[in-house]
Amino acid sequence: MSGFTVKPEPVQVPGLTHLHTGKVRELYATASGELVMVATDRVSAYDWVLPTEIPDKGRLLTALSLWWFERLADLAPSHVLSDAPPPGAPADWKGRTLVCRRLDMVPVECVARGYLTGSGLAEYREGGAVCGVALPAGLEDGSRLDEPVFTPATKAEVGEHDENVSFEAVSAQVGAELAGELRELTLALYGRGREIAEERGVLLADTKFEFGRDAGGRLVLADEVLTPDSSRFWPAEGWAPGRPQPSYDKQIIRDWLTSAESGWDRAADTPPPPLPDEVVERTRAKYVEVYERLTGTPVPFG
Ligand SMILES: CCOC(=O)Cn1cc(-c2ncnc(N)c2C#N)cn1
Repeated sequence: MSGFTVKPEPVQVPGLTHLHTGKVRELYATASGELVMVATDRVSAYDWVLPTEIPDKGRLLTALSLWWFERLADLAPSHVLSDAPPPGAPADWKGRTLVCRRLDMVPVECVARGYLTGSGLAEYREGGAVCGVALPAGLEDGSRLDEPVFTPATKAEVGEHDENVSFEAVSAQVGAELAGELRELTLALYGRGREIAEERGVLLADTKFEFGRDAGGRLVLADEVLTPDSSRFWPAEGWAPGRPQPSYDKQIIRDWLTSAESGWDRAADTPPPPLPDEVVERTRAKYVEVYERLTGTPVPFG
């Protein structure tokens, strides 16, 4: 089992209909049919949503996503209509709420990988390929790929892993033309993100985009983009293929959870314990650090 230690009770807001509780976000609908995506301060690790929140995580990742949407706009329009919480929303939704166009979502997790790690590495070790794309022999954990690879996945339920699928399977599911568009756009968006991140000393190992189609059938960038929840960001100075790379935002939590101090046994499939204040504070500082290093600006709130 994994997922939530305690399933959160969503905030009810007059005029909004609660649609979905994700691991770290809540989705609502307005009476006029727009979507309201609220990023919480929840954090997940090892497929568990932890019982301890990271203060300001929701606002930091929302601000970062908006920053990226602006820098990707020439490649793909986004679903964002406004960052102003709807009337009647709780005051603490400010800065972590996006009002979005409702799209006809494409049921594919569009992942691009520029480095080999995680499920991609596991698949490569099994058969020398990822999502049916053969890779050179001798690659290690953290190896940079000669060319970024489109490695789509099907969306899993909370607590489950997305399942990597081949381009052919995506083509069979959504049609060859759209599959080709998804691959081309995903790789272009990844290339842009990687280029901007590397200028700032941050490696974008991989990322996941979600797309929908608007009433005119145009592909629109949805969900969040290029945040530490949808991507793996590594500090360039710490990169060394052949071992797990230090994750910008999750490493502190992972290291504590797997330390004797936590008393948690990941293999026992029991919920992880609350995080110590020091781990929370250091993790918050990492989210601030990745925001400020990528955007070059101080966090947009006190
Ligand atoms: C609670 C977090 O989970 C999600 O937001 C996943 N999800 C997104 C949609 C969606 N549906 C129509 N239009 C959109 N613009 C979007 C977006 N983004 C549905 N689920």
